[in-house]
Amino acid sequence: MAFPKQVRLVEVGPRDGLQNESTPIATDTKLELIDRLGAAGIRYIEAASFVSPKWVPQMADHREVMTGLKRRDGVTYAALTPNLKGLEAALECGVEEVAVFGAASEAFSQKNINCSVAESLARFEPVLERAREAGVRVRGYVSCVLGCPYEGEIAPAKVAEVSKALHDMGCYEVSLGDTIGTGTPLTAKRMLEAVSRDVPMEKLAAHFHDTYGQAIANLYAVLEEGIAVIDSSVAGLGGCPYAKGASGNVASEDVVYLLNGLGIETGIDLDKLAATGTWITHAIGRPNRSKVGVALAAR
Ligand SMILES: CC(C)(COP(=O)([O-])OP(=O)([O-])OC[C@H]1O[C@@H](n2cnc3c(N)ncnc32)[C@H](O)[C@@H]1OP(=O)([O-])[O-])[C@@H](O)C(=O)NCCC(=O)NCCSC(=O)C[C@@](C)(O)CC(=O)[O-]
Repeated sequence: MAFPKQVRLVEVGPRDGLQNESTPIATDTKLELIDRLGAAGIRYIEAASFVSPKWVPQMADHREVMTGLKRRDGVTYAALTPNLKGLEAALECGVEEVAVFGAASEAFSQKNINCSVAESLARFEPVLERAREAGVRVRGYVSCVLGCPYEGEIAPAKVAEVSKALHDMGCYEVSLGDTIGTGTPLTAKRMLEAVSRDVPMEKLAAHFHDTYGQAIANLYAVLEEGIAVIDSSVAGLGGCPYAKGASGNVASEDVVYLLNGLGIETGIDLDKLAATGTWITHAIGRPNRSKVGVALAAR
């Protein structure tokens, strides 16, 4: 299969990247990060998460973030909404797109959102219904598609089942999360083969963490299969509060460098993106986990 001509990057740094930080990060720093990402040409930014502040304290300023944004034309600013309470709050803040998040692992679902996979899907139905009424598109996430911190291996058939359920209930796109980064190109391809039998490839996105250093290789593998939407996080920020040891998402700078090398268009200014990665890692006192970002900063 040929590579796609264009790839859409979904920048999850302000949400997935920051949600796990234990030291509070100023809302202004989050807003500046989001603005810099937009200025670098990113067209889709997951800006906040309307979850319980008791569960994820770092996202407690979701209202301030969503209402404080300097919205740029052509940029979508999205938020996670696990239930109706989160959705209603996000709608009050003028959100234009939201995401629900489920898992292919029962144990992870319990730890992450305090319910079974079946209960989570039932909980998402009214979220989809209300979002449809409000004219807001809903993305769906499936966590643990290539392994679970509690259950180990996850069957591709289970990933396909949950992905299909999200697609059938109206999620316009399903993002496949290798939450703990244990996948390899072969397992990533096998999982995608199974899922794409039930959900069209153009409705799928890859959301790979780089814990085992496999994310770029895995992305190359799924690009070959036809994936054209990639989630990433500037400077490779992140980790998951409910997946111990999980490191960040694949770094956005590394993904853009890969795509540039393949002649795939993204519309993103790599130098500006790398400068954003340097800035945010200094601002929050974290190492820059983007190899490309570090290399460009050293030139
Ligand atoms: C889903 C719940 C809320 C269920 O949590 P629960 O305790 O079962 O919910 P509840 O309905 O019983 O409510 C308990 C309390 O939470 C409040 N509450 C209830 N809902 C909300 C809301 N939306 N916003 C704010 N507050 C809320 C509610 O009002 C109540 O407050 P209290 O009466 O105790 O003061 C909880 O488990 C939760 O917030 N979990 C968050 C998990 C999370 O954010 N995880 C990280 C994101 S997922 C991820 O990173 C993976 C992904 C997407 O990136 C892909 C990948 O890499 O795999």
